[in-house]
Order: sequence, then C-alpha cells, then structure tokens
Amino acid sequence: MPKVVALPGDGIGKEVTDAAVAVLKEVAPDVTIQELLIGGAAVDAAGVPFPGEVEAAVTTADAVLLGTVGGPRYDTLPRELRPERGLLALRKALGVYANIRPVRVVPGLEHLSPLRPEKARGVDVLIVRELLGGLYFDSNRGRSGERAHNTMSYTVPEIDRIARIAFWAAEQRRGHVTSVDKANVLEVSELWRETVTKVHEEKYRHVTLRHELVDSAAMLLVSNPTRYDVILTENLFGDILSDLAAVLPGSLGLMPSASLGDGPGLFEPIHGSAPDIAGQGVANPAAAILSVGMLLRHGLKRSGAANNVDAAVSLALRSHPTRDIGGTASTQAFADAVLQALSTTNVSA
Ligand SMILES: NC(=O)C1=CN([C@@H]2O[C@H](COP(=O)(O)OP(=O)(O)OC[C@H]3O[C@@H](n4cnc5c(N)ncnc54)[C@H](O)[C@@H]3O)[C@@H](O)[C@H]2O)C=CC1
Ligand SMILES: CC(C)CC(=O)C(=O)O
Ligand SMILES: [Mg+2]
Repeated sequence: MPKVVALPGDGIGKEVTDAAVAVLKEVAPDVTIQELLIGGAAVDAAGVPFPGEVEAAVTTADAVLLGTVGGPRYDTLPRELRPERGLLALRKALGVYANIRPVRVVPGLEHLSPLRPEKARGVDVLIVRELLGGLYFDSNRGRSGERAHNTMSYTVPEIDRIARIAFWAAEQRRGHVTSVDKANVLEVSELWRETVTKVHEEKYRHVTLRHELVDSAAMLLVSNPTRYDVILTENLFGDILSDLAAVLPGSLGLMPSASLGDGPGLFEPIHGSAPDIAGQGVANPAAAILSVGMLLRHGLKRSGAANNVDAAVSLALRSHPTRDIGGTASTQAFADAVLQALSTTNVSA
C-alpha cells in the first residue's frame, strides 16, 4: 500500500491541504496518508521547523504532499528556526533538485487571465527550476555589523543534471528549451550557459535551445508567453519567474508543482501561506489539488487518476470560481465541486 506523508504547514496551507487530501482519498482510496507538522506549526509543537521524526517519515514515504509554511508570527525567529528553513531542509533531505512548475491556460478558461484572451490562449509553459543550489543553499552566507552576504554558486554536475531534466521534458512536449540566466554579468551564469550548451550538443540536438537573460525574459514571459515551451533556470530566478508566470492563468492559486530527485517526490502549490486571507476559508485550493494530480502522475505513476483530477479541477474552475479569480466560492465549495465532478464518470476537461 503506497504511503503519502501530508504536511499542511501554516496559514492557508492547512485549508488547501485539507481539500487536496480529500481529493487524494477519493481517487486513491488504497493510499495510506500520514499527516505531520512542518514549518511554524512544528516550531510551536516541537521547537524546530523540520523535526527528526518528520524527516524519517518523509524519506521512507512514496510521496510527500506539502501545504505552505511561514507567517508574520515567525518572522522574528532566529533564521535557522524560521519555517522557510524547514522547507529548505525538507527539499534537501529528499534530494529533490528538479522543481517542475507547469503554467497552463486551460482552453475555455482564458477569461481567468488578466491578459487579453488572444494573448492568454494556448499558454503552456513548463518551468524547470534547479531547487537545491544557488543563493538559498550556499553556506557562504552571513551578517556582520553593517554587512551581509549570500553566494550564488553552482557546479557543473548540478547544472548538468537539471539541464538533462529540461531537455528530457522538452522531448515529451514541443521540443524547445529556453535557458534563462544573467550571463552578461555573472560568472555563475557563464558556467550555467556553457554547461547547458554542452549537454545540448552532446545529446539533445533535436531539441532547440535558446539562451535568454532573466530581465528581458521576465518581460517576454508576460508580453509573449506562447514563445516559451520549457524554461530552464536556477533556483532564485525560477522562484521569481514562476510567481510572475502565475499571472498568465490568473492566480497563484492555480499553480501546482512537483519537486523530483532520486527518492520520494515532493508535491506542493507554489504559493505561500497567504497571511492576508488565512483563516477565512476563501483560499483557492486548485493549486494544491493540481499538486495531487502531479503526485499521482509522477509519484505514484497513476496517470489515469491524475488526468481525472486535472479535468475535475477545470470543471470546478468554471462552476465554482474562488475569490482570487473573480468568484465567490469558498475553499470548501470548490473542493466539493471537484469531488462532485470526480464522482461523475467520464470527467473530461
Ligand atoms: N512554499 C511555501 O511554503 C512558501 C511560503 N512562503 C511564505 O508565505 C508567507 C507569505 O508570503 P507572500 O509573499 O505574501 O506570498 P503568498 O504566496 O503567500 O501570497 C501572495 C498573494 O497571493 C495570494 N494567494 C496566494 N495563494 C493563494 C491562494 N491559494 N488562493 C488565493 N489567493 C492566494 C495571497 O492572498 C497574497 O495576496 C511568507 O511567510 C513566505 O515566506 C512564500 C512562498 C512559498
Ligand atoms: C519559501 C521559500 C523557501 C521558497 C519559495 O518561495 C518557493 O519555493 O517558491
Ligand atoms: Mg516562491
């Protein structure tokens, strides 16, 4: 029996994970779900954001479903005790170096995008973000007096392995990779560009490769999103570009993700704990539920169930839009609409 560990975390994490877990139970009743604390909730209960027993449970699971961590209450904690550090430690413990963030405007849902329908139509981008390196992880960091520093450093093997994931993904899609860096200024981006080019020349000449600088890529991603198929980039740039890309389908609440390595995968919405709406029951759980779809597809290899979840979410977005996308449905009402759609046979997008 497959085991999934669910880590709701903080803020709206609990609300959207409850909805996602209900969907997982509906489509995969044989899966055992163990719910544990992470982030601020774990600090409150155990004094640390990523307790040892949680590490033991996730590393022996088949997949991990995460909500969100963080919140104003924890912002004054010492940095190593902050919820966000717990999340980084979780990613590290699982060795999930490849963060896959699909950005899709579902046909018929163009009206949810703030872009004109003709711009939004057909948007289908896969952001492949390196997740265990760069500024977030380098140990050369610190503060002293009036000075502080962080370091962006990458090695060839780190770049090589994420580049292979992006080219592999492009092979299954439209065959185009855009590698995004800042090679006009940063040495680390120079190495990034050289390594990506080498992987391309060695094995993936049948996929097209274009290099872009991150500043103008940000502009093009919004003004001409259909020029992109797979975007390959490092940790910080990928974090920023993917929140920006959430504008394309219409909300952060529509953006799921999968983080993959050699062990159990981690599946989570890309948004944060949304303190401004937490506790009101209005968060959009679509990203968390679509993350269950990614868990089924990539973590449990159940693509039929994954397709059903995706289709049910599309139906619920039409019938029960939440506040962030111009509707009035509550988190619970949206989740119920997804469950209702799943209970009808022949769900299709
Ligand atoms: N993976 C994680 O657990 C992440 C945690 N965070 C943490 O979350 C906290 C808040 O960060 P923010 O910068 O405010 O980003 P955020 O993503 O939490 O919220 C940004 C805006 O989007 C809205 N929003 C986000 N998700 C939504 C949803 N599902 N439905 C409807 N509206 C939604 C929020 O209400 C807010 O107006 C911070 O403590 C931050 O460190 C931030 C990003 C990722
Ligand atoms: C909260 C951070 C650790 C990361 C983040 O914003 C993200 O991965 O999207
Ligand atoms: Mg982020």
